[in-house]
This record gives sequence, C-alpha cells and structure tokens, in this order.
Amino acid sequence: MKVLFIGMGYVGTTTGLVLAEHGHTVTGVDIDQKKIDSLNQGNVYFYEPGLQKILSSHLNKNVFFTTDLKKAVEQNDLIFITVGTPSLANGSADLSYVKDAAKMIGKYINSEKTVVLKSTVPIGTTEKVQNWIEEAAQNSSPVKTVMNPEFLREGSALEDALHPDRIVIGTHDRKAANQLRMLYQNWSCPVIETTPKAAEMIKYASNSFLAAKISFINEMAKLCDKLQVNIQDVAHGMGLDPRIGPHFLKAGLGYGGSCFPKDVKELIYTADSWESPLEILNKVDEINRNQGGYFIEKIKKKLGFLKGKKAALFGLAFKPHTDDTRESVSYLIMERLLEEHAEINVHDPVVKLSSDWTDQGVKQFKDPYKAAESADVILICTDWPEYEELDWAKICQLVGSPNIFDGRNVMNASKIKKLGFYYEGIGYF
Ligand SMILES: NC(=O)C1=CN([C@@H]2O[C@H](COP(=O)(O)OP(=O)(O)OC[C@H]3O[C@@H](n4cnc5c(N)ncnc54)[C@H](O)[C@@H]3O)[C@@H](O)[C@H]2O)C=CC1
Ligand SMILES: O=C(O)[C@H]1O[C@H](OP(=O)(O)OP(=O)(O)OC[C@H]2O[C@@H](n3ccc(=O)[nH]c3=O)[C@H](O)[C@@H]2O)[C@H](O)[C@@H](O)[C@@H]1O
Repeated sequence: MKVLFIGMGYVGTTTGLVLAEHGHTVTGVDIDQKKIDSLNQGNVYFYEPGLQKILSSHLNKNVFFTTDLKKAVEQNDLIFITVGTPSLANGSADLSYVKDAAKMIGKYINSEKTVVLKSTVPIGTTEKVQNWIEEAAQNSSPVKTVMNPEFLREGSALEDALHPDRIVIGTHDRKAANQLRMLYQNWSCPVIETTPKAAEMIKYASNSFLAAKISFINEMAKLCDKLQVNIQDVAHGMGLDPRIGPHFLKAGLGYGGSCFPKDVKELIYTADSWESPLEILNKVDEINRNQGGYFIEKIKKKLGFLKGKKAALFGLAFKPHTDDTRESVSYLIMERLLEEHAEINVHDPVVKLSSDWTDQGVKQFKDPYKAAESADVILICTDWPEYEELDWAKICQLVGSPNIFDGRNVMNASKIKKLGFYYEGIGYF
C-alpha cells in the first residue's frame, strides 16, 4: 500500500521504515528541511540501533522523503500524522503541530483520504482532527480518521515496531479499520478495534501505568535504603508473580524521555478538567520529580559538601541506546551540582553536551577513564551497558576518592566494593 507520514521524528521515521520493510511504499514529509536532507542522503539523523541499515536498503526504492506536502497529500490516500505533542506549561498536550498537519491535509485534499493519528493525543483529539481537516477542506472530499497509538520504545524502536504486543485501531469507520488491517496484515500480534477515544485512552493509561510501576518501585527502594534491604531482590521476587510481571521494576533515578513525563501530566490535566482528579498519577509524577534530588542528598550525606568536589557523571541520555536527552534526569543532576559549585566531568557514548553546559564549565570526555581522573565521586545516571564493563580496578586507581553513586543500580555492588570503592545505588548497596 502507499502510505504518507507527516512528521519524520523518532516515531514517523521508525514506523515508516518498518512499513517499507514490509513492502509498502512510504513517503515521509517534515517541515524541517535539514531532517529531510539528511534522510535523503541516507542518514538517520538520530541514534537508533538498526534504522540506518533499513534506510539504506529502501531509500529511493520504496521510501521517499520530501518537504512538498501538497504533492505528497495528493499522491497518497492513507496518511499518518506523527508530529510531536509536547507539554504546554499547564501540563496539557500542545496540539498545534497536529492541528497544522490536519489543516494542511484539508487544504491539499484532492480525493477520499484516511488520516491516521499515531501521535499520542488527548482523549477526543481524533474527532477534532476530523473537524479541522473538514473545515480546511470545505467538504471538497470525504475524510475518515483513525487513532492508531504507537507503543515503541526509543533504543529498541525497530524491534518494537517490527514485533509489537498489540495493534490498536480506534475508528468509527469500517472501511478505514479494514484498510489498517490490510496494512498490518503481516503482523502476528493481537489487533484490537475500538473507538477513537478508547484508543487514545489506551495509550495514556498504558504509559501512566508503566510510569506508576517505576514510581512504586522507587518508593520501595527508598524504604529499602533505610531498612538495608536489596531492592533488586525485592523486584525479582515480586516480578516472578505473573500478575505483577518482571518489567518496569527497575529502581533508580526515575523515568525521563519525551513521553512518560508529558503523558502523565496530560492525563492529570484531562482528569482535572473533567473534575475527576487522578490522585495516584499526581503522586507518580511527584515521586519521579524528586528522585534526582534524593540522589544528590545521598551524595551530600556521604561527601559532606559538594563545593569544589569533582563529580564524574556517566550518562546523559534518558535511557541507554538513544541520543535523546529530553527530560533526562542527568541534566537536573548537573544543574544541582553546579548550584552546589561542584566541578563536573561528563561522559556519554553518543550524546554531545551543548555549549550551554560547556560554557558553564562542564567538561565532556570521549574517554570514560579520562572523565574519572581525580574525581571525588562517580555518578552513574544512564544504564549504558558499557559502564558495567569498564575496567573499574583501573578507575579505582585514577580517581581522587573511590566513591560511586549508581543511579541506575547497574553495577555488581559486592564486586565493586571488593575493588575498594564506596558504593551506593538506590535501594541497593
Ligand atoms: N518517541 C517515542 O518513543 C514515541 C513517541 N510517541 C508519540 O509520537 C509523537 C511523535 O513523537 P516523536 O517522533 O518522538 O517526535 P519528534 O519530535 O521526534 O518528531 C516530530 C516531527 O514532526 C515534525 N513536524 C512538526 N510539525 C510538522 C508539520 N506540520 N508537518 C510536518 N512535520 C512536522 C517535526 O519537525 C519533527 O521532526 C508524539 O505524540 C509522541 O508522544 C509515541 C510512542 C513512542
Ligand atoms: O509513548 C512513548 O513514547 C513510549 O514511552 C515509553 O518508551 P521510552 O520512553 O522510549 O522508554 P522506556 O524504556 O519506557 O523508559 C522510559 C524511562 O523509564 C526509565 N525506567 C524504565 C524501566 C524501569 O524499570 N525503570 C526505569 O527507571 C528509563 O530509564 C527511562 O528514563 C514506553 O515504554 C513505550 O511503550 C511508549 O511507546
């Protein structure tokens, strides 16, 4: 089938390429000329394992990129909207990008279209999109709308999009539902058909539930710190119960990224506006926001003060295997360290620190051993697997004081302590 994607970000690029891999012909449009130029040169402009190879094998065969939306809309009858829906100051989702995309579809519509929302949008937005398109189109051609939420994770986006747990099709239109079933016919996971509103809610409720699991285990981890109980053992023991499951029980610095924080806030906002407050999600959000501060307090308790101390911060990305730093707790930690007048050396395998930070004296090192040199404390903020594999005996010789605070509980605590380090994780020591 021929498919158009509007918005060539993480989701649009990944899902577009995965559809191409399944034999569909995909056109990707973005308003950002640089992104389109990069993709047209065969370069995925963000770091996501596996995508580069798929782009290389499909570019200009059954994958095309352009900024010419008019032509792209005219030539495609199945159109996905994959633009961003970031948080506004009041916590609600900024729908301006979705609205712009809808209006442009309406403006250029030349035949019957099916418009599929893959962006995460508040409950009721799919209906609004239908109206925005129809208003702009002045009823020149019929349009059908579908909500088809995306569940991929950054860092494993390709695998997730190739092998999703479920496909949710939210529409009132039989023909549109069948079109999507055809599109996804090679996928073997369950397909759920429901209303657009339920599909929208499935996405927010899923992300909120996962965020709640993380905040729950982080609360337990803080209690474990006091009780001297290993949270890893607790999570393992809990996770063996299939009603609980082992996933998303990793205690640490909490959730970051472009989705959990914003989606939790949006659902809280929607619930408040319906006068049906979600007390539990308010707490989930609050616990998460406090996790970085809790980590800093732990370090201060051990070191006494941070002024003039050298901190080696390992990991800037909000999670491993991505270069995405949106809502990454590492930045909040850097801010706190700067407020305390600590010196900061950072390392990340893929993220490059912006001049906003280097201008404030933060130094970035390509070599983690160099970053650790003469440090008073090492802070592990992202669970990149390579950190576990470093030569920690060597690092122990390089540092000024052998202190490790592991915000992701990635190290083997007993091994690292045997090397001579003072070690603290979160609910893990
Ligand atoms: N990043 C992720 O892992 C996931 C994201 N989502 C949701 O998918 C949506 C997109 O997320 P990302 O891909 O991360 O965002 P992103 O910010 O990486 O990409 C959005 C793209 O849309 C483009 N854009 C904005 N307005 C446009 C317009 N009018 N016409 C054409 N292009 C336009 C931007 O230039 C940008 O390249 C969000 O609603 C997000 O919540 C859902 C599941 C996973
Ligand atoms: O809507 C979205 O954008 C996506 O949001 C998340 O995906 P993502 O944010 O890419 O990454 P996750 O693996 O979920 O991690 C999110 C954050 O939670 C943290 N986390 C995750 C798991 C855990 O046990 N503990 C924990 O602290 C990670 O370090 C990271 O900061 C969801 O997992 C996806 O299903 C969803 O599609």
